[in-house]
Amino acid sequence: MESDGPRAGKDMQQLPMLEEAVVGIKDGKVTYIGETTEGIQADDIIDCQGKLVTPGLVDPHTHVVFGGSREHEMALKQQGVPYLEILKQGGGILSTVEQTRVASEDHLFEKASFHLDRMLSYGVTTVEAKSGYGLDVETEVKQLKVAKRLQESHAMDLVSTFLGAHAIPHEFKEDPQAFLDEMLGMLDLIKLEELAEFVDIFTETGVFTVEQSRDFLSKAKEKGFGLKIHADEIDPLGGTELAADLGAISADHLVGASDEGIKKLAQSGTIAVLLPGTTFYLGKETFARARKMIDEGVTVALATDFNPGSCPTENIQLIMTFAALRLKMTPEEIWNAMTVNASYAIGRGEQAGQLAVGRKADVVIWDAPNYFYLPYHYGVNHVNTVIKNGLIVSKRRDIVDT
Ligand SMILES: O=C(O)CC1=NCN=C1
Ligand SMILES: [Zn+2]
Repeated sequence: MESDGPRAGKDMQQLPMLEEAVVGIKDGKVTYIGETTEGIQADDIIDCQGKLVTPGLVDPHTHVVFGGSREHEMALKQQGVPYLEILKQGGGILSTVEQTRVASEDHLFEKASFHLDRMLSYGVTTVEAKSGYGLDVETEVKQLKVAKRLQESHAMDLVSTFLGAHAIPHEFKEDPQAFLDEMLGMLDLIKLEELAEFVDIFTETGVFTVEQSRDFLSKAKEKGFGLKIHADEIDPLGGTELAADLGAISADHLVGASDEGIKKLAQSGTIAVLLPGTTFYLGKETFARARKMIDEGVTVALATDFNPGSCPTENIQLIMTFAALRLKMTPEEIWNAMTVNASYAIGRGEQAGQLAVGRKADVVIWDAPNYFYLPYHYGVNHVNTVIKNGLIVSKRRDIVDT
């Protein structure tokens, strides 16, 4: 799977592959891809007969660093209490904020490390990690430092995003702009200490308006950050158009994206990161219009949106099934959306998302006969072996001999 850039629109149907292939790995890099072992010397050989071998998956939208959990909200969801109503009542994101503020940096590190281990075991080798559960300088920095420590110590490759503008904390309820100014005041520190490459904002009813978002992201752009937006997730405010207007690297969710917004994404090259697991978990019937986006020439990526409230799952393989059945994406489009397009959505197009000579050996061997199989056989983990930087980091856990 090799590409000289993100795959947009109809190009997403391209999926170069080899049958009966051989992949050579040395010193963390892919050194050979061919159809014969003639003349090949190797210390270790893994027999992949009947198996599928792909690049490591890229999850370009997660909130993986957080304290606590929100299973107690499940009952409210079952009673039909909307997500934004739970937030308005001081729950939702603000509940996780309370739990994250009181958690130590080390506890957040251990907890996120556990989630990253699980993501690796599902075949993910690069992950975007957002802050946004601090909503005060101290805790936002704490979250970002955890992500930085994980990037330095965990097998997983992380890309960090500052999402200080995730919700309005209780203490600023009367003055959202003062809160946004406080978050903007962090950007110089974040840049200086290299705590994040991207800045994101939750543009949503009851959170931040399009105009507040435009101002916030424009200032972040002036300081050299890449931009992302949680756009049109629940109410169609027009965050999609804003993302395109600002030249954001990605616009995420897009359930309510308008025809105009979709056209603008195709023109600006802003990548549409779709999160069908969240739409499923929020109990919505209407999913993002992936088919229209692809037909209009938009570059589409997929992600879990792993977070404790609206999508508490690390299982990116399940997202493949949602993408097939509810977004109506083809297997070829899904695989591009989870590898090459996902890598470009977080600025790692040159480092991740492809299986090609000279690239980092992030490779997954799947217990699957072909690439159609993963979206089809759902809810289980098909990973046989995950190779990260040329080293085996996860193997299928066989039944333990009793
Ligand atoms: O609810 C959460 O914790 C994560 C989220 N942010 C925006 N939508 C969902
Ligand atoms: Zn999110």
